[in-house]
Amino acid sequence: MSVNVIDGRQLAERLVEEMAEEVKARTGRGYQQPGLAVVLVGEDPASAIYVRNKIRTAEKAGLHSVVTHLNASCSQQALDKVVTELNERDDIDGILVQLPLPAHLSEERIINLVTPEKDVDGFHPMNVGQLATGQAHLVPCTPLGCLEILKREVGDLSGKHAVVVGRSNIVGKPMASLLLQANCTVTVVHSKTMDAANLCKQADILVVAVGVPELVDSAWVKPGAVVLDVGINAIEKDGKRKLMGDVDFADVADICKAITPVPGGIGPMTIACLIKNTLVAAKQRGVKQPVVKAR
Ligand SMILES: Nc1nc2c(c(=O)[nH]1)N[C@@H](CN(C=O)c1ccc(C(=O)N[C@@H](CCC(=O)O)C(=O)O)cc1)CN2
Repeated sequence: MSVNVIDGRQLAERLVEEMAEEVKARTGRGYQQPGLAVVLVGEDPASAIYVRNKIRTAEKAGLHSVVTHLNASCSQQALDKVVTELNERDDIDGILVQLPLPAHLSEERIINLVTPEKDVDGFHPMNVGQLATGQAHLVPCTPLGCLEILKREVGDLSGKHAVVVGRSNIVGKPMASLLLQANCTVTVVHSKTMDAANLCKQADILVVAVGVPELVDSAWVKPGAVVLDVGINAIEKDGKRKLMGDVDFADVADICKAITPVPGGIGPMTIACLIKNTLVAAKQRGVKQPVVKAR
């Protein structure tokens, strides 16, 4: 089978260009330039890369952005204060706090503190509930990126058997909700599932998000399936940082219809969908530019 390697970077670039046009048109109609605020706590090198890429992409799309970088030892109170102030700022439409947070800080508390209208990560319980009940506005960026890819690769998802490997709040659970809403038959496989490989082998669409390098090989994949690899596992090889997915790409690529690589697959789409969510939030808020009166 000739394999189709899905180019997430190219797709993300195209999406960002389309959004840049939309931002330009909206500001031309008198709306405020959309604003994104990113909060980074500590010095985790991977988080620093993701935040830098988010800001760079926001700028490409014509958004204005604010980064708040707090020390790894900052107090919960200090982090709460930053988020509360961003909630109140009229020029900010989207807020995200980069995860994971240092262990002494509560992720749950911060997720609950970001005002749902500006929650461009889609992690607030109100947005999670809206997704579960089919009323979603702001959907977690990684599953949203996966859905964009599937719409392009598969088209109508109705009746397809989708298997999601992993049940995290960031990817697995919202991915399952989105696929269900797209009329797929959805199976969620996790660490306690019996005979996971056999269930995966029945999937037309296989989304893997567990953080275990190369867990899934060709014995888990139905020939002709579409495989989305969400795992980004950094390993040290010969003193160099190497990224590996949750799927054994070399083994699976030969038998599937299409597959996302790591890097260059789902990661860039996650960032493009963050910009998409910021635009959704800005449209919902609908803040106009101040009118400057002539004297
Ligand atoms: N507040 C959030 N925190 C985290 C999220 C999230 O959606 N919101 N998801 C992940 C990390 N993440 C986004 O923040 C993310 C991970 C990876 C990429 C990406 O583009 N990866 C590149 C490789 C980059 C590298 O060199 O490491 C790729 O796959 O090509 C984007 C976003 C956890 N935290």
